[in-house]
Amino acid sequence: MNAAKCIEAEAISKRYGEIRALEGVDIHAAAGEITGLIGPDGAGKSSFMRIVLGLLESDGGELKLFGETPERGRRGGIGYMPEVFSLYTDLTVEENMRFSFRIHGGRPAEYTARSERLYTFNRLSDFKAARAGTLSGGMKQKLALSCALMQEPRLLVLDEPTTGVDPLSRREFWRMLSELKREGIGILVSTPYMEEALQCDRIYLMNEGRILNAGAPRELIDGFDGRIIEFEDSELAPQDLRRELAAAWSGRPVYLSGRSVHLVLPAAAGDAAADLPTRSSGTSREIEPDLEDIFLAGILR
Ligand SMILES: Nc1ncnc2c1ncn2[C@@H]1O[C@H](COP(=O)(O)OP(=O)(O)OP(=O)(O)O)[C@@H](O)[C@H]1O
Repeated sequence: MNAAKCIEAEAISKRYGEIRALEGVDIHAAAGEITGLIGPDGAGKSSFMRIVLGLLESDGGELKLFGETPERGRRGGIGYMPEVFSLYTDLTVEENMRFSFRIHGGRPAEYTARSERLYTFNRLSDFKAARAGTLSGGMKQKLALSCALMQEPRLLVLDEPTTGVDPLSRREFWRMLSELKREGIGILVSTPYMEEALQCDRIYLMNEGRILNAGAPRELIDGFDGRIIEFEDSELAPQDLRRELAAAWSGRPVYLSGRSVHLVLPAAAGDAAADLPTRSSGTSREIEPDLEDIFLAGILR
């Protein structure tokens, strides 16, 4: 069965003066799935989200939400967590929840049931009286997510919700997202973290306003058309090793990966690829690509 579509965006473009923020971007997101926009700063992720939200007009392309062309500027059924902290820091957790409920036109009689359900979900009930500004980064994000859920949206749009949040809280946040998707909510989320990208059902790898690649993370890894050789050197700094390899392999993608350097060879490079000459202080070995390789090889090719 085809999952219901939340977003069908075709050939979306957006310019800010000379800057092309989005160029011919096709992005689809379905109910009950996590769709990830993955890319560095400036890739165009926020611009796309703002177009979906009706906060920004595209210059071209076609957008459908829940199967229909939305009216200009008006969007119902979408919960949004912007990249910048969006809560009222001087208000308590409870006051923030109540405020979100009210501005989305919630009926007062329904508040208690809805907020109690969300407190069970976010485990913040012991902090109802705490000012939002005093919460930890991870708790603030859980509260912001809960506020976005107050209106019972069919689609959640989350702009880098876990940037700067500690790893444990990030894991907890993603656990909440998978619960929401099981309830049938569509989720569009952007992240610079590759381990989060792996938890999405479908991802769009974006760079400089374009989609480099799209698909299920596993599909993209399995379909990678190339071989990755990892180099390390006990005497050379990784940046110098990268420079040396880039000079030796001009035209091939060469990039840093932690303390190592990766070189991408064509899939048909043959077994010789694994016995590349290295300096006496260095080693090389062929490795399986991960999402970061898919992304960087895509940018540099
Ligand atoms: N209001 C604006 N005026 C001019 N340029 C803008 C504006 N908003 C975004 N841009 C530019 O458009 C491009 C895409 O930006 P966008 O914010 O959509 O990317 P992003 O992937 O969300 O990155 P970030 O995580 O930094 O927000 C960038 O080059 C950015 O500098």
